[in-house]
Amino acid sequence: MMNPLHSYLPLLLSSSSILQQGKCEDRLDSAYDIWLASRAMPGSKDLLIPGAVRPLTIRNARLAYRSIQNNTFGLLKRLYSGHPNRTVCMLAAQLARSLIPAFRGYSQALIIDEIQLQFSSESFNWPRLLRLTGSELVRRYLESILDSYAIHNEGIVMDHAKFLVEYQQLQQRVRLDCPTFTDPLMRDLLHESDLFARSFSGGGFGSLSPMDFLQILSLTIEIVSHLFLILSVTRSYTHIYVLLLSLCSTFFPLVLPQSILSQTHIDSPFTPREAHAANRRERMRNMAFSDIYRPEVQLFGLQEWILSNWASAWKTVHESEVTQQPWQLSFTTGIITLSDFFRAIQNVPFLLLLQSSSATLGSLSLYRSSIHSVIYNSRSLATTTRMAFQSVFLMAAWCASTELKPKLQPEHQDKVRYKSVLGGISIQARELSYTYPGCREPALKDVSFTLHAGETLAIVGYNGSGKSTLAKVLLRIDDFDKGELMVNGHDLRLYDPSEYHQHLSAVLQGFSRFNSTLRENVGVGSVVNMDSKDIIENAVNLARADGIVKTLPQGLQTILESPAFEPVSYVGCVPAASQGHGLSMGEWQRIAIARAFMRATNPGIDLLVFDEPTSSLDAKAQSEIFDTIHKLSRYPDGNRRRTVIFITHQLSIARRADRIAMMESGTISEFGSHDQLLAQNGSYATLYKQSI
Ligand SMILES: Nc1ncnc2c1ncn2[C@@H]1O[C@H](COP(=O)(O)OP(=O)(O)OP(=O)(O)O)[C@@H](O)[C@H]1O
Repeated sequence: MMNPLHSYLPLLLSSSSILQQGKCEDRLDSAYDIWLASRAMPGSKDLLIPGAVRPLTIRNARLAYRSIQNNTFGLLKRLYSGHPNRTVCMLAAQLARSLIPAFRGYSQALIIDEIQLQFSSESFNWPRLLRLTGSELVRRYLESILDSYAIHNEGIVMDHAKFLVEYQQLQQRVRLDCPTFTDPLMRDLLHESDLFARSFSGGGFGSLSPMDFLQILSLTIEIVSHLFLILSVTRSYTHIYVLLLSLCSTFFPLVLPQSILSQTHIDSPFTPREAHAANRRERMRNMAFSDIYRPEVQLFGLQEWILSNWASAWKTVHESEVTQQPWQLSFTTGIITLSDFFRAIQNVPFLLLLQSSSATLGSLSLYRSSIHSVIYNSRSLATTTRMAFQSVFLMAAWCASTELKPKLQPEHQDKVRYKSVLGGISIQARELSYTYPGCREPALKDVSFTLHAGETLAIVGYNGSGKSTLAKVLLRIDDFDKGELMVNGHDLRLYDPSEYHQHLSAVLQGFSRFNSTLRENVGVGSVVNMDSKDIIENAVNLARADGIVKTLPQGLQTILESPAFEPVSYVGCVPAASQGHGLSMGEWQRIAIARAFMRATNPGIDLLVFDEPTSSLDAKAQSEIFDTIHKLSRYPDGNRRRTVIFITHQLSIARRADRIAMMESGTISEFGSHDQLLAQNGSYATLYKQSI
């Protein structure tokens, strides 16, 4: 079985080797290939940090061209397909508007010439003057109608495109699984894809969007139309040469080597070291601002530590500016001075024209305003082109991210339908091993055990021995690297995770505390029953959380305050957290248990997993919860109905289970019933004796 996502990783090597061997970038076809290749740092094995500006090199220009060919047009088509007619109108209006300034200049020149002529001849033709002024006013009125229609139409088209982008971004976030997010390369891809989405929606920096391409086109048309006007009043080629010189000076700084220009980009980290420092700077800022950290910041006197760390990280990020060589500074300053000089000599043709006896006031004013428009628009064109160049690669990241397949998803042809077996789920693990990405030591090592349908397994052991990791692997939240895991007689990897999850309920160790009502916090356990007050109340009662509901001001409808939620303050809007009601850790635990029970009462649930569900509860409450778990695992006649796995440090509770797995250093060192393990007199027996 070949997962396309796994196949992306060697692509880094294959892409760079293609480029190193001097082979053509044209061979890179997929959005992912192009995106990855654009991140290669010249002369280094490192990749550019996510979000870094791509240098304007020939290789990157070819990659951008490839990306436009393969992805950008498809993306534009998708985004604007909601309003095809309005999109055509938007394009037409944009192009028409780009011709308007030239017309305006021409029309005004006609009026000036007419006034000059009438003044010099001293015969005033009022009807003609009024006609010219009237047509100018009508033209302006039509212009404003076209403008307001274009803005209104563009708003509708862009709102739809923004909705699609934001929706797809959310869709992608909820669709992808945990292992995909832990893959560093995938994280970078998603980060750049988010940058595109944010800037497209107008919530981020700048305005990278497919509209930049349209902007480039309309700026070009505007420049060409002004050049046409300039040529019509220009008398010699000298004027044109001087004008071309001025234009070159506008574009010159853009094609300078990145190494010179990047020295001035002090706020966009470029090297991995700067990126690391920028990260640290953000973490320190977060510690200073976050309400969650405030008590410990005060208690442990972290104020100075935060400030000095932030300051040193800030200096590292800005180091490149300090380390700038004097020759680089003088070179950059020289370029700017030269640029200004070239821009200044754009006045030479104007002076030449002024001296020419045939020049009219209208042509002079037309010439001057057109020259200004050409220079101004050329600068805008240069900036927009640079932005569009970068956005091509962010769009490639976006396109690649929409094609990402969750890592745990099996190939369609390999998929096996999940079938329930009598009594619950049967599990057979053979030599399972798993190492977290970026870690040297495996969290699971050769884990083997068999659990029959309907049995209860308690996983016990020391901190860090791999209990929670094993639970996440069994729940198909995390993957494993080696070994075999059979569930109901089939390889777990062949089940569609979403189908498999429909048969499980769990309380994870780091369960979620949603910044939402208590009702929703419980109801998410079974969304289809979210509207049923009876089912929610039943789950709350089973988890003995009814006492909490009674103390809350709005009962089930009380919004709970979640420490993970950082409210965004909008103007005129009360921050959401201030509406929340805080709960103790034990109370939150009961809510999480109620959520799991809400799901567990569904008939299709075959496996219940609880990772230290009662660690914050008192002894009586713990016993009551485990009584309920036991009840849920049986039919009313006492026959086994569901398999239960729970992780606990309370060995008095663990002894209730049919089987106990003692975990040490990532592996199951002892497996059997409580009595069998006591008789073995091994690690479990020692731990048990210590606990009583
Ligand atoms: N997301 C992660 N990334 C990297 N390493 C991790 C991650 N989660 C856990 N580990 C490491 O894996 C090992 C097993 O962790 P695990 O959480 O499974 O232990 P545990 O037995 O449940 O511990 P505890 O009893 O403290 O809850 C530990 O060494 C831990 O540091």
